[in-house]
Amino acid sequence: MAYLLAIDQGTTSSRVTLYTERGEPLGSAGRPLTQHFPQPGWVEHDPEEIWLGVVECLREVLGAASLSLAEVAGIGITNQRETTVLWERSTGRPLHRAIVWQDRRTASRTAALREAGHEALVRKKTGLLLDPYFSASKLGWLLDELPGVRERALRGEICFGTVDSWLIYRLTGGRSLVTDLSNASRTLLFNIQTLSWDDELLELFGVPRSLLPEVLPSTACFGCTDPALFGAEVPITGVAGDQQAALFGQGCHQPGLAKVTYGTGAFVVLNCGTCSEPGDGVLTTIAWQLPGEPVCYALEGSIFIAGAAVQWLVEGLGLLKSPSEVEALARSVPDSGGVYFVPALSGLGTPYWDPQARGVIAGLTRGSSAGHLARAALEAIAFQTVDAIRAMERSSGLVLRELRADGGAAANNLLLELQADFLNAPVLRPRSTEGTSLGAALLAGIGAGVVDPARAGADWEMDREFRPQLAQRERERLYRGWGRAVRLSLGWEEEAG
Ligand SMILES: Nc1ncnc2c1ncn2[C@@H]1O[C@H](COP(=O)(O)OP(=O)(O)O)[C@@H](O)[C@H]1O
Ligand SMILES: O=P(O)(O)OC[C@H](O)CO
Repeated sequence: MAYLLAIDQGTTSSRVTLYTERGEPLGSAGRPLTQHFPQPGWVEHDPEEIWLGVVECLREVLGAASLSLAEVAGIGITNQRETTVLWERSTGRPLHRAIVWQDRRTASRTAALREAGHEALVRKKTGLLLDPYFSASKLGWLLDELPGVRERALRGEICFGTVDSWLIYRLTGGRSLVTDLSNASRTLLFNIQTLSWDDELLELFGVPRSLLPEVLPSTACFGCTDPALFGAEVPITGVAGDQQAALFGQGCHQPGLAKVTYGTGAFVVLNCGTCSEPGDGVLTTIAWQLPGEPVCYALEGSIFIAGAAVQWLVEGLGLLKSPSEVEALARSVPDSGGVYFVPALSGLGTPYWDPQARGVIAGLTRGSSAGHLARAALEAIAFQTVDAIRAMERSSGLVLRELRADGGAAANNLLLELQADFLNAPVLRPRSTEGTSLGAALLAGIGAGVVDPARAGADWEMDREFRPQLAQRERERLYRGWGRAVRLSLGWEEEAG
């Protein structure tokens, strides 16, 4: 039997899981990650905490299985995407906290580029939009705001990477500055047609080429672990951004298949095969590239706040002790009683792309209760997912026949019932809702030569199917109300300012 290790570095936690080459999980360990909010709209992580959490998880998982790293055939890495890390090449020391994908501090930078008429070029080359979500404007901010860093970058003393690159740099003892195609495709600096960093985009965002990692296909050798750290040189043989890894792990290997992952945000990704046409209001992104195959592209709907809306009920309002309690509270009422919660706490993504949008709770009456708000939070996750899917369907001409759902909040049956109702299509929950981690393990297995690419994903098994129950008129009435509430949230920050 061959062993594979998957590192899943997410927004709220880091997890490491040990798998067999058949994708069976043998054990896992996790560590939460501190969220720093230094100013309204800013979100940061400590790169050292990310690193230490991953190392602790690796040690814990191997220890529990009484395995040494040398017995592992390959390591897979999957990560929160776009989050931007800058570090010193010689020491590996971070120069600042990581600027997280949710961070809106660079909204004025991307707005200025849009007003200057650069959006069409950016869309054509990257498949993305001018939004602070992506790495480029965050990197520009760091280069401008940290004293002396731009000059040092020009001298080749500084490295930029998304979290995959950061972890690989540390795991390999500073020998590999690399990333994969899927993570590179989220930076706004990478041309998804030519598959290379793009000089015109680098100039637009003021980014020197000397900072950038080398970009490799999904199952390349990304480097080997530093024996001084772990006592063994084990290859890192699979890397993908977490949403692309989830698409792979969920067995969506054919064009037309789609998944949603409900974590901090929710991300709907539709396999588009070799079609790389830019979408309208949705993103075109690189899913993966397997050995001897062309690049596989995907359409994506990105929802910034999904499970985080529930987290806000816990931490912001103290309404619940933990997210797992939200289902019981939401089920304590038969419907949301006309209450809508638009959780635009970090602006809105697909299809609105409005960094100035802010959260709104609408439709309150004297009869409104905590149960109604809890239910409205779950409905909001489902409504946002419908918004994203309708935009993807308009863009691609495809109609989604079913949706596979995973991620932390997919444990919530009510959420998946609401999703099937609002989407008017079946929602399938797999036996393993850890599609992200499984996807990374399978990619690593392919790279290590212990998983047959044609078999990867063939073992996908369903746990439960949620079928739509809601009458068409009711669905349309509720969706109209959602549209009205969203309109209240749009541009809020601008008008308030
Ligand atoms: N039963 C639940 N119902 C709704 N949301 C939940 C539930 N359990 C966890 N969540 C939410 O899911 C998110 C964690 O999921 P996870 O997949 O670990 O996220 P990430 O990968 O973004 O760190 C949190 O935002 C949490 O609030
Ligand atoms: O860490 P997650 O699962 O919330 O995913 C974050 C996304 O990769 C951001 O694009």
